Amino acid sequence: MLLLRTVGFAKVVLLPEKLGIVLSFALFFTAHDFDLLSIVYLAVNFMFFSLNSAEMLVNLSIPWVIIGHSERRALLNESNEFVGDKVAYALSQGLKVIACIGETLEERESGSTMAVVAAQTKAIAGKVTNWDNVVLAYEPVWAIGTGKVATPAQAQEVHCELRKWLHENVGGDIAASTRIIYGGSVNGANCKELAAQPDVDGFLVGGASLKPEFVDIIKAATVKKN
Ligand SMILES: O=C(CO)COP(=O)(O)O
Repeated sequence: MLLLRTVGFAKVVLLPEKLGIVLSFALFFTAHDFDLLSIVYLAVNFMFFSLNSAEMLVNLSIPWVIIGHSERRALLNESNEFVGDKVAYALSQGLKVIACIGETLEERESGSTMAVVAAQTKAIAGKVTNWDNVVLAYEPVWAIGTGKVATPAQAQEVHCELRKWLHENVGGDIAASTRIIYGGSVNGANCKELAAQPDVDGFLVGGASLKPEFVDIIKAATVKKN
């Protein structure tokens, strides 16, 4: 996560992937006559050493980190417990965490959505010391990068249950103040209806963040105020 901007009505966190982070720094350095070839070499090195170290993010003044993304859970076998441990460590280093949870299509079709996201949330909640620094991102795996967005009703149902879970297991104040955002094929066309749901507090946007419609998605933050 490189940048946090508050644009009056919305907080916008930009989260370039690793090479994007390096190239963002490259843009900065080239403006100061830094040698671009060195930057490319630096980029390769950064990829090799990985930018996932909490300490490196802190050193680079990068305040936010995504933990528990379904790609890492699936491809790197990150368990709920491991995700919880990473959340604890990131928080202990002073980072702010966007913690992802979400069910696969099979889990949804078998009716276990809530059990799955509750177990994922429990593993995270057990390790959180300061909820001010945590955002929960509900990202149904079947909706990520597929163009198959959850309906507003589906998103609201899970967000509402998650808030209830927080209320019962963590506390009423935390349940009320914790931001629960939705991710999975959010775009300029569907963002307003999703943002209007009472328990949807924002979005984690992938593909559409690279397009002009990202501006419309940011503006959807005003939907509930109007
Ligand atoms: O999780 C996401 C990005 O990591 C969401 O991606 P999309 O908005 O492209 O579905």
